[in-house]
Amino acid sequence: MTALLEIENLQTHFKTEGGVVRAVDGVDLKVNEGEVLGIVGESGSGKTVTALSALRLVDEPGKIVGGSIRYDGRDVLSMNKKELTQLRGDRISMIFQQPRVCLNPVISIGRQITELLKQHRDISSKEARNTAISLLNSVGIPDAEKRFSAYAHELSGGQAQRVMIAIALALKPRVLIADEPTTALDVTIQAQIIELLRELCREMGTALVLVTHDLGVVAELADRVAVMYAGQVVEETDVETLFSNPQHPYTQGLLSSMPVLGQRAERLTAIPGTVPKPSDMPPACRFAPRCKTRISLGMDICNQEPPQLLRTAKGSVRCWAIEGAS
Ligand SMILES: Nc1ncnc2c1ncn2[C@@H]1O[C@H](COP(=O)(O)OP(=O)(O)OP(=O)(O)O)[C@@H](O)[C@H]1O
Repeated sequence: MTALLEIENLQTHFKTEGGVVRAVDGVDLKVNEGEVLGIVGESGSGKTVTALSALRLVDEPGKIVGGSIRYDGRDVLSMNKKELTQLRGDRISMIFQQPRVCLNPVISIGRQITELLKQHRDISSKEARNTAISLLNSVGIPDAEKRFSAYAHELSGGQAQRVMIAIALALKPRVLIADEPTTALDVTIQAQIIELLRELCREMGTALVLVTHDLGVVAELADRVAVMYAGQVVEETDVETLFSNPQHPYTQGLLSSMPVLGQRAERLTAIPGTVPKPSDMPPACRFAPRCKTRISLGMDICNQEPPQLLRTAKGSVRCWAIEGAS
C-alpha cells in the first residue's frame, strides 16, 4: 500500500552559535490513509521539529537539509509557494499545543473559518457561514450561531482548542497533525478533546498524526506508534505490539515509567539520566549512556557504531541488542 505521507531519512538542522543542532537526524515515517500514528518521546527528542518539517513550517535558523517528504506520491520539498498553501490548508493541517496563540485575536472565530473556506473553495458568503456554524457545532461549541462572532479571548482553553480543530478540519484534510493538543488543558478537558479528535477524524476518514509525550493518549488513540529519541526513530510498530512486546530498551523504559491504575506513584521507574544535548551527542547509539540492556549485556558495540534501523515482524527498531542487528 502506498503511504499518504511518507518521510524518508529526514534531516532538519538548526545552525546556532554553539554549532549545528541536528534536531531531526534520519527520521523515517509513514502515515497511511485514515490511520492514527502516534509519535512519542521525551522533551527534546525532535517530535515537534519532525511535525513542522512535514509541512515545511520550520523557521530559521532551522532548515531541512536532507531526506524526502512525499504526500500522495508528490515531492513536498520541491513544491512552490502556491502548491504549499494548497497542501497546508487542504490536504494536511496542523493543530498546536497553545490554541489561543494560534487564533487571530482581532478576527471573530466564525470569520476565521469563513475566510479560510472562501480562500480555498468556490462558495458564497452565506454557504461559508452555514458551514462554519455547522463545524462549530460539530466540535461541541454550544450555541454556535451566537458564538460565531466571539473572539479568541472570550473562549476557555478547551473551547479555543475545539475552534482550532474546527479550523483544521474545515477543508476536510486527509492528514491532521496534532502536536500535544491537550497538554495545555485541564485534565478533565483533555479526555474530551482526545475523544473529539478521534470521532471527527474517523468520520472524515482523516489520518491523524498525534505528537505527544503521553503514552496513555497513544494507547487510547493510535494504530501505529513511532518512538523518538534524540532526533531519531528508535522503534516503530503497531500499538498492541508496542505495549505487549516493546523491543527497544528506551521504549521499555518509557513503558515502565507509565503510571498504571492502582499502582502507587513512587513505584514508577523513570529512565535514569537525561536526553543528550545536541552539542554532546553520544557517538554511536544515542541511548547507550542510559541503557540498562547495554550495561547488563556488557555490549561494547553500542558505544562504537551507530545501530541501523532494523526491520522486525511488525515494524522496525534501532538497537544492537535485537537479534539480527549485529
Ligand atoms: N529554533 C531552534 N533553535 C535551535 N534549536 C532548536 C530550535 N527549535 C528546536 N531546537 C532543538 O531541536 C531539538 C528537538 O526539539 P523539538 O521541539 O522537536 O522536541 P520535542 O520532542 O517536540 O520536545 P517537546 O516535547 O519539549 O516539544 C531540541 O534539542 C531543541 O533544542
